Amino acid sequence: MSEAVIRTATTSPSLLASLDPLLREWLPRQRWFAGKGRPVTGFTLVAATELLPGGGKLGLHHLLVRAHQPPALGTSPQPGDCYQLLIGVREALPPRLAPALIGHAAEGPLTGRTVYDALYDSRPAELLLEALRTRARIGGLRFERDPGTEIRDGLVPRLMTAEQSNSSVVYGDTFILKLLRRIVPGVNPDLELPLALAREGCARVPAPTAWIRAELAGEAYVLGVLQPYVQGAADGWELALRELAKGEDFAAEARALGRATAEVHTALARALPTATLGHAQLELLVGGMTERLDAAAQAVPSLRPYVPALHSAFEALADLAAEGRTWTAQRIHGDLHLGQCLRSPGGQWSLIDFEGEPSKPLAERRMPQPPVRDIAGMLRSFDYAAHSADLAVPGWTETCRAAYCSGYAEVSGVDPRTDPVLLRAYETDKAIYEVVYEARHRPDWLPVPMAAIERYVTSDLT
Ligand SMILES: Nc1ncnc2c1ncn2[C@@H]1O[C@H](COP(=O)(O)OP(=O)(O)O)[C@@H](O)[C@H]1O
Ligand SMILES: O=P(O)(O)O[C@H]1O[C@H](CO)[C@@H](O[C@H]2O[C@H](CO)[C@@H](O)[C@H](O)[C@H]2O)[C@H](O)[C@H]1O
Repeated sequence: MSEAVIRTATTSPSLLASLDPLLREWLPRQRWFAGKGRPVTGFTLVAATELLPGGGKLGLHHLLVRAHQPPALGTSPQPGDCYQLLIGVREALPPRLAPALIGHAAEGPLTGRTVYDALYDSRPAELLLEALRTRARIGGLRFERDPGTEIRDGLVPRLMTAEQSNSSVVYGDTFILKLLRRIVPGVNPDLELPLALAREGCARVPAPTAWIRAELAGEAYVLGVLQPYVQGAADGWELALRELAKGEDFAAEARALGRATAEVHTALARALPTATLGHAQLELLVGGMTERLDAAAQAVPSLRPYVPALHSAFEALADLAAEGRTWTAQRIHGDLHLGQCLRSPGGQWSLIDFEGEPSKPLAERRMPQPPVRDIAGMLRSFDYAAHSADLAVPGWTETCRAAYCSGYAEVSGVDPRTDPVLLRAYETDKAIYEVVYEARHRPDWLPVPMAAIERYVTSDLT
């Protein structure tokens, strides 16, 4: 592909006149749409860049659009989330692109044209890789690459169809490009942390090869990250379910995962600032947990009967802080679960997706936090797997917990079980997050975190 193709003009803002009615229908149906349950009432264009000339049959527009929505019940009006879209325009879609259809424009400059999600299409996807390879600058978009890496020509793209918070394209089983969908200004941990880990020589995380940034109205955005694709990998979730289906335990893998988590934590603590959390910081931390619980109970009525008992897990932590206990905080993964762990055919584990919990503000996701928070995420995940399997294997979750914590202690020297109050508070906080996540995205899964909530309010710390 010639470089001339990717020189651009700025997309006309009037494009939105064509897209607005189509996006109102299409956007809320996307898995990665964060504002589920509230209608979209309109859009504003934050940035628009034409990646291919629109005069012919094929037009390609890179858009950042802000979706306006009424505020959630009991919350104050917010500016609306900003989404990254790659919009293709054709006269008609070939059958292979049917799943990509956004709609047929009936007004504005695209009247009569077919509009689609261009990530499904090979030429636009190739163009993104080519732009990264050549370190292109297109309008406000900056395609950057680690100078020590190479991207070869001719890698064939395919869009991943897995349910994701973002969208990823795999190139020839060599690279994977994650395009972030909900965009916020600032340093994105999904690029920041893997880069820091690569600098530390940590082999547990694929090192970023290239990335897409934007400078818009004085704000910096990370829009996408390209990294090596771990060929033939299975994720921890698939593997755990496979073992459960055979009635087998998962102890050896859980232990290896504990070791991998500790390696990543140790490298992050070396690479980036750490902090000591004393009484004042713990008050804020416990305050955050308590607020999230109250907000979750507002959003999900079935949580309400458990609220008073759940508060006590957080109060127990506040009591320890009041007695003068302190904790070390550092940068962590922030949303660790079995689906974020990939095992190569050779048995090596990698951790991916350092974005943190997408619904939390970036500043909060980038704060040093107790590493137990990631551990709690993984422990919740073993519980999820055991509850999702068709076959109940007695003691499966407990064996995984023990093996994972032992593996973690072998590498880091710290066994998370020696701080049960902190661990319980974080497991509770995570289960509350999951209740909201499932109610919003996968209501059929709501019983899984609800069962954990029920257990936490009736069981002692173990
Ligand atoms: N480096 C990689 N090698 C192989 N597969 C990967 C890699 N990175 C991500 N994946 C696959 O892509 C999926 C989505 O990636 P992830 O970073 O979790 O995106 P999201 O933030 O959209 O959930 C993962 O579950 C995994 O199957
Ligand atoms: O899309 P992400 O991977 O960033 O994470 C979100 O989606 C996850 C589900 O896909 C969700 O994880 C929950 O379900 C998993 C099983 O599907 C389970 O392993 C996790 O323990 C459980 O939290 C995650 O919370 C959410 O942020």
